[in-house]
Amino acid sequence: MSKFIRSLAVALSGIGFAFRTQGHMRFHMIAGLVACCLGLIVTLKPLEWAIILLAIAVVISAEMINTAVEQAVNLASPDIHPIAKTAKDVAAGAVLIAAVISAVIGLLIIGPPLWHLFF
Ligand SMILES: Nc1ncnc2c1ncn2[C@@H]1O[C@H](COP(=O)(O)OP(=O)(O)OP(=O)(O)O)[C@@H](O)[C@H]1O
Repeated sequence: MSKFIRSLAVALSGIGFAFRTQGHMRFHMIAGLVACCLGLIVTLKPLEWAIILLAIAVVISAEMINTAVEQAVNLASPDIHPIAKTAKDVAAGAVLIAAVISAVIGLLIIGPPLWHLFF
């Protein structure tokens, strides 16, 4: 197997792990799919698509980095430790910021045309 195929395979396996084990990851993916469906309904412009897709990618990437931090912390500190708590809380905070800002971006871009479509 070439190095590129091997790298692709391990990356896909990481995505699969996060999808199988993390409820939040599945939630973010479904939210991203809903945003894409709404984007198709209101026929977003190319720049609007770019911003929506970037927001989806940022949230999913943040959730995956959070998962990696959780796994690494569980390995390094299976017992309760204040630094382990800080590491997990900070990683979770990163996901929260990305998700809230992305939701606002989605509302700003998709909200008005969706409103005009139905009202
Ligand atoms: N080893 C630890 N020492 C101290 N506090 C911890 C430790 N492990 C987890 N915690 C605390 O529990 C919280 C939840 O940790 P946990 O590993 O269960 O993640 P989680 O909530 O299951 O995340 P997700 O739902 O995204 O998988 C952490 O944010 C942290 O505050």
